[in-house]
Amino acid sequence: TTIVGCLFEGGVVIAADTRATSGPIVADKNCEKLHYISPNIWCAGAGTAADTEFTTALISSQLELHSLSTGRKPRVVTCMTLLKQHLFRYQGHIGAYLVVAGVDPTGTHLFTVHAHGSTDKLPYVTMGSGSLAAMSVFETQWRAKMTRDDAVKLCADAILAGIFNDLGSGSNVDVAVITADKTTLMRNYIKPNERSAKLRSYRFERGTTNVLNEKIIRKEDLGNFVSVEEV
Ligand SMILES: CCOc1ccc(-c2cc(C(=O)Nc3ccc(S(=O)(=O)NC(C)=O)cc3)c3ccccc3n2)cc1
Repeated sequence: TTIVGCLFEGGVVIAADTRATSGPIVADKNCEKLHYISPNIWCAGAGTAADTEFTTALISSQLELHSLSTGRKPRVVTCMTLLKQHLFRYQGHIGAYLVVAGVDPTGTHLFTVHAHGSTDKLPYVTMGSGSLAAMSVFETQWRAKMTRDDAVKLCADAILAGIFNDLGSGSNVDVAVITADKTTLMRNYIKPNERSAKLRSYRFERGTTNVLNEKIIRKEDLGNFVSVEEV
């Protein structure tokens, strides 16, 4: 997995690859790693898919209740704090590595939350097995006062670095852009690994393989076998 986040003038961008693995096997070629928390807060998740999904859904629910209780819009720092306290309580056994991003009345914020409960607040972040490839892009191309389009391009390039240099990452690039007035989710923003049409039709006509022998066993001939449930 490769997930990133980057602040820009007026908002924040998060992005992710879409490969889900089970050991060396690609289990899903187009999974979703950007999770809704609230209208103004989204979260990118790396680690165990069920843990990132359920942890973000749980904190999204808790944050909505908190917002209803306070009568105020949810804050990114509150989301981060709820996540870190939950993950710390489970001492790293919940495999969720999260990039938390959003805009609230106090401004635009970007955090990382690790499975053990440690957090960082930074202008750009990467996590997952492709985090080093992605960070190489940020360390060479990030600059202050970027525009929305600059930040989207930089995040997409960082995810592409993970897709093409980390075997744990692959397939497509998902992007979410969060500003004060709206969140734009761009699912499959870039699809760099689409399969081209097959050069030939590999459909084999019936009879291509000779049937060497055939044995037909009729149901009535099975009478002398007693099924297990009757024993
Ligand atoms: C006592 C434990 O101490 C720890 C300290 C630090 C980290 C840690 C982990 C990460 C990280 O993102 N690891 C990570 C790798 C693969 C996937 S994955 O989803 O691609 N694959 C699997 C199998 O989970 C997820 C997360 C990380 C990333 C960026 C910068 C710093 C980082 N630090 C982990 C444990």
